[in-house]
Amino acid sequence: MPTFAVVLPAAGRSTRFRDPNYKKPFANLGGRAVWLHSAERFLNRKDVKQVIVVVAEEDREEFGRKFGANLAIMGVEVCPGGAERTDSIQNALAKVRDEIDFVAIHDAARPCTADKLIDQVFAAAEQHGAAILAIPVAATLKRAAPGKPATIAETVDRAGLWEAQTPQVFRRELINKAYAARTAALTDDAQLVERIGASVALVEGSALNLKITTKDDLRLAEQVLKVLPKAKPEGFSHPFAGDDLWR
Ligand SMILES: Nc1ccn([C@@H]2O[C@H](COP(=O)(O)OP(=O)(O)OP(=O)(O)O)[C@@H](O)[C@H]2O)c(=O)n1
Ligand SMILES: C[C@](O)(CO)[C@H](O)COP(=O)(O)O
Repeated sequence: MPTFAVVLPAAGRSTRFRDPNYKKPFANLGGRAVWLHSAERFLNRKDVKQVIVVVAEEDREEFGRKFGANLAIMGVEVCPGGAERTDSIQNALAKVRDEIDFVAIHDAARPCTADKLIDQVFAAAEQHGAAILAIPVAATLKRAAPGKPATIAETVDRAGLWEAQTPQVFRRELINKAYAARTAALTDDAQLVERIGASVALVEGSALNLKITTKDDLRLAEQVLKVLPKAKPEGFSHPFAGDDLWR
């Protein structure tokens, strides 16, 4: 069976979340931290052999205090984040064990990823070497012209456009090669692999696999979790269940 390491970047500044008390990976979602929900989508899988959560240096002490004991039980490793998302991922890639076949990079702020989507993007990466979840753009896209108010500069043809999601899954050697060639901070990992000329498969995801960016997204995620089957095996109850959150 091919083996996977999962990298959960949770070291962003949560600027758009606009909460003075919590960064979004640590916000309360159904009684548990957002990042925990995201981790649990992978922790019980037989093909996942390593899970690394990336936490900003400024959060490391609180994170260790809050979750340290349970991280050991879960076997989840922690590594320091960086200024940009790609810096955070690069730090985690250095910890991925050499015997691991594939690396799945999944926003810790995406807590509602269905098992079947993970199965599909993992299988696609095994076949193709690289694969990401994404959804075809369904809205009409407008490019804004600056001004007060902003006005429409143009309508962007949405034909063939997809909105990237995560997990983004790569053969370990491929993502390492892509990061070794990195010259800029980019908003997703597939771009780095594209830039070295490798093909990345698109696997249709779901609008329910939303990324928590704003408070409204947290409210949406609460509703999605009501209909999202629990991660394999069914009914897995986590040692954190009912844990209080960041105070
Ligand atoms: N330097 C960074 C930036 C982002 N992330 C993580 O990457 C995921 C997606 O990033 P995003 O949604 O942009 O999070 P933030 O950068 O925190 O959001 P904002 O732009 O609103 O500050 C998040 O889980 C975030 O914690 C990270 O680990 N390290
Ligand atoms: C990786 C990602 O979730 C794919 O859509 C997105 O690029 C993250 O971007 P962000 O600006 O770091 O939220």
